[in-house]
Amino acid sequence: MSHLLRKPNKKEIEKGVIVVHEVTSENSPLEYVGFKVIDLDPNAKYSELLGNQECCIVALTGKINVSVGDENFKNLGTRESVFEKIPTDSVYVSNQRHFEVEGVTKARVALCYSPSERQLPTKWIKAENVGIEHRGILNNKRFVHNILPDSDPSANSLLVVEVFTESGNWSSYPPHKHDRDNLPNESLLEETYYHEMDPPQGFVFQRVYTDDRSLDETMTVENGDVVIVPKGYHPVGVPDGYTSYYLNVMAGPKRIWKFYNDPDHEWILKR
Ligand SMILES: O=C(O)C[C@@H](O)[C@H](O)C(=O)CO
Repeated sequence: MSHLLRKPNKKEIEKGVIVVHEVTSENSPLEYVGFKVIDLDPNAKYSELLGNQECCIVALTGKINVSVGDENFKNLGTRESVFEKIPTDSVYVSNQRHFEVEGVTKARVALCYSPSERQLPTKWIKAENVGIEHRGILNNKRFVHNILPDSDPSANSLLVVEVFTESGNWSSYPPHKHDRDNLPNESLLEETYYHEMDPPQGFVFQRVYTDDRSLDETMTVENGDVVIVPKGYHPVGVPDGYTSYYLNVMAGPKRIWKFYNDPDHEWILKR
């Protein structure tokens, strides 16, 4: 199995708190992006004191309460399934702050991390304020919920988006990369993908590859898997009959999403 593919690995760290994924600089090739998925039973609590990292807490499914210091955000979350295809609530938490997430219902929560030295205000990113963007033509159509895009100055280095790709379409396509600190042509952003499939027995193909093919991994990605993109192009293909969801976390030395398309495939944009 590719070293870039992570299957769910559930660990109950305390009653009702299950860590499903944990991607860190210690267990991955990533230096900027960290990522966790946790499942919470009703009334179960997960808490953390951040060091020099910021965190975006995404209520993937179910309802949660979030407290950050003496700020409390109640009943966050808008959906029982990501495939309701409606935006959800998130909370941005800056470095050196303590946060707690409590399950109101059974809930799945994504914790998205990146470096942060300059403490910023805690922010409830309300579902109704999440920008929706339709991209692509023909069989390259997908739509995006911009949870924490680079146009939002609320974070120091973190970028968070979620992407829906329907049956028979491709996304993160034409293949693009952002692995060089070379603005204005390209920015350097590491990336993680947290994937879900509808129906759940589905799969997508994701390729991660570099121009010189020193990295060239093509993965069969299933429901609940994580793909790590330290560098390179990273297209996703969705088989007929299935809908793909993924949550992207990106971070790097500069908080700008400037990607570079693979010249071999850029022609598809000109159809
Ligand atoms: O536009 C898409 O198809 C989604 C991708 O841009 C995805 O968010 C990504 O690869 C970001 O670099």
